[in-house]
Amino acid sequence: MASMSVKHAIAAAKKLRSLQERFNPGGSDIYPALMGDEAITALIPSGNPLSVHILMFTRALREQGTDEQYEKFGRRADNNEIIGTFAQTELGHGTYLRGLEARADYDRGTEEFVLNTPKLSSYKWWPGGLGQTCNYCIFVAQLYIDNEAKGMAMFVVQIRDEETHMPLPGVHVGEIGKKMGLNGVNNGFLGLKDYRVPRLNMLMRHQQVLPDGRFVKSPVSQVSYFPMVFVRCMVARQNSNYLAQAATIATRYSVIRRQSPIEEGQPEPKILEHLTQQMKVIPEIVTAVVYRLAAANLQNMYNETAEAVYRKDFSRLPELHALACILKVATSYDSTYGIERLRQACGGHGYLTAGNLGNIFAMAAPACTYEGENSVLYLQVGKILMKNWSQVLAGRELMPSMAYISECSKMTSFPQWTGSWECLLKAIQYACVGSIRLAFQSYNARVQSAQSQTAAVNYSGLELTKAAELHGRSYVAGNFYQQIVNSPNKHQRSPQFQKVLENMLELHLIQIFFRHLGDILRFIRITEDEISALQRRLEEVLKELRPDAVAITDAFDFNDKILSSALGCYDGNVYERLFEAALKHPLNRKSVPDFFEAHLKPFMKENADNAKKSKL
Ligand SMILES: CCCCCCCC/C=C/CCCCCCCCCCCCC/C=C/C(=O)SCCNC(=O)CCNC(=O)[C@H](O)C(C)(C)COP(=O)(O)OP(=O)(O)OC[C@H]1O[C@@H](n2cnc3c(N)ncnc32)[C@H](O)[C@@H]1OP(=O)(O)O
Ligand SMILES: Cc1cc2nc3c(=O)[nH]c(=O)nc-3n(C[C@H](O)[C@H](O)[C@H](O)COP(=O)(O)OP(=O)(O)OC[C@H]3O[C@@H](n4cnc5c(N)ncnc54)[C@H](O)[C@@H]3O)c2cc1C
Repeated sequence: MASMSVKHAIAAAKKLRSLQERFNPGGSDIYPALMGDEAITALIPSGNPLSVHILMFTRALREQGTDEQYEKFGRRADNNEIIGTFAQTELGHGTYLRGLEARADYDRGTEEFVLNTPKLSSYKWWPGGLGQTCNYCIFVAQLYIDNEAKGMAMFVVQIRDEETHMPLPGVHVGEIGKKMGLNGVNNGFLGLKDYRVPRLNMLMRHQQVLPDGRFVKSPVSQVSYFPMVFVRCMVARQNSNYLAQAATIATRYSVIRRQSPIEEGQPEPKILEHLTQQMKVIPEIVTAVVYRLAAANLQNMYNETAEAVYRKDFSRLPELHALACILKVATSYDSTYGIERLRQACGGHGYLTAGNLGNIFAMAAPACTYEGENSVLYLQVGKILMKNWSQVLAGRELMPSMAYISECSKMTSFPQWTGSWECLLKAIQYACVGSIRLAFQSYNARVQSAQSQTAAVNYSGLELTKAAELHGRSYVAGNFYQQIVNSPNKHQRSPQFQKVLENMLELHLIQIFFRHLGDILRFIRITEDEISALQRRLEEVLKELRPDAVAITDAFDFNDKILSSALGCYDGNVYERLFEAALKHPLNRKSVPDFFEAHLKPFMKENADNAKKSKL
């Protein structure tokens, strides 16, 4: 599987390189080159052993290294002459970066760093491609000068000989073992013992160690976290993609499969005619669209911030960090939940490997963990919301994506309930701000009672997480509303297309309203009739969107090879493809399986003999 994945990945790398040259001549930002080409990763069902090379290794060299270091290492990496990974996580630490144990001691006598993973728990563990594919890595370690800790730093480390691929002296490297998915990625482990690299192998765009050992601190230490921010942005796009794939499969299957008459005596309908099936499938189609649009917005913001950081303007980093966290969490949680819901909507056949929904789930699910475990990132955002609420109390302006918090904070009560889109969106935002205010009261009381900030964050963690989740909902729903209602290109859309988009907006807002009804009722009075009216509208908009479900998923434009699903094939010949896949199973090569003579027959015979004996 590993070699097949590498073969596919190299083919994809070549395609990617040509896309880069076409879309972005001379540049190296893969994002424009990937427009519509995320499918590259989908073509490698067991995961891409080179994706960390592309997404993190090359970018870290470009964004964290000096121009000279880019010339020495980055250009070769961009050209895939060397293949690297991003080795940060350790067997003993992943989240708490300040607890990483790998160390780099500066030797001013030789102007080298001595790299060590001092204990088993210090071994790098998880980096994609590290096990067998990569010959280089970005090695993240705690920097020590004269045994004084200076914080995290990144080092370009060659781990295998470029000709023989043999691990170099002082390097202990290998594969960490089977996972629940992505088994073509060869996530690996890496131990280093007194491994020396030249001073200029430390990436020094933002912080430097001078030949005599003097340390020049980074103006903004968090800029060393920037490689993770990029992948969080990509995760938002990629996981919306996985959800769109699963929604396409389940929608197509739901208009092929017939089951259970709705009216007595009537023929069995397509299962998508059942209202409960519509409620399982159609909201996931809309969620995929909603997150695709939000991820595109975030990517634009990433590109702008990356350019600013290149100019040493770090002002937009905090907002990008907050949004990258919130979208990476919301998209990975909702896509994982949605893909499983879509699998269940396909009955037993959804559980067949030939349906590919299990593999799509296994590809999407780890995004809840890598690039920052989701609950930890929610706490990050909760902390940022606390800081911003202090700004609100001080009457200061907030970052654009949090402007609604200031507006809602000035409302003494929620206006008369109308049930309009604006009302629904405002209700979600108002509930979010109410949650922030309550979280702040708890958090601040703890800080005032002399708890440390980290302890106050921990003990207020449930309220911080809730506030962060509602902030994510507010941002995503607000972005979708703007794109549908206020987009500058709205007049270019046909009325029919605009109506479909507005139906999708209606469904998204009502669905989020019902998902957070408890949070909303805590701060807004809504009558039972007003809630029942929304229930009717939910049923109505599902019915309205039903005729468009196939067209919307066809517009995702996944070909059969990418979906790789007997349930979601474009021609709809589901049963023929399921049967074709079944007949290919190795167990069907012989009429009598080998285990019959070896195990089953003796077992049955022994039971029969025992039965006879017991009768005598
Ligand atoms: C060649 C092949 C080609 C093939 C084809 C192409 C393939 C590629 C392309 C594919 C197609 C499309 C794309 C698809 C792919 C997309 C997804 C697939 C990716 C798969 C690969 C996954 C690889 C996974 C890699 C990893 O997991 S790397 C390791 C990740 N680890 C983490 O994220 C660690 C999490 N922990 C932390 O981030 C931190 O410890 C923390 C929890 C944030 C705590 O930080 P800390 O400094 O300790 O303390 P704080 O007080 O919380 O923060 C201090 C301060 O800093 C601010 N802060 C924190 N983080 C950031 C940040 N990132 N940016 C900016 N600011 C930050 C924080 O707010 C605080 O600020 P204040 O002081 O102001 O409060
Ligand atoms: C498929 C995959 C690919 C990966 N690729 C890479 C890679 O290429 N490079 C790389 O460096 N890493 C990679 N990783 C590692 C990944 O970044 C870590 O798994 C992730 O950062 C979480 O760290 P951990 O696994 O050590 O969990 P821990 O940090 O031990 O956290 C375990 C659990 O403890 C809880 N927890 C931890 N901290 C807190 C907190 N502050 N507050 C509340 N609860 C907390 C959370 O519930 C968390 O799930 C990959 C992981 C996976 C699954």
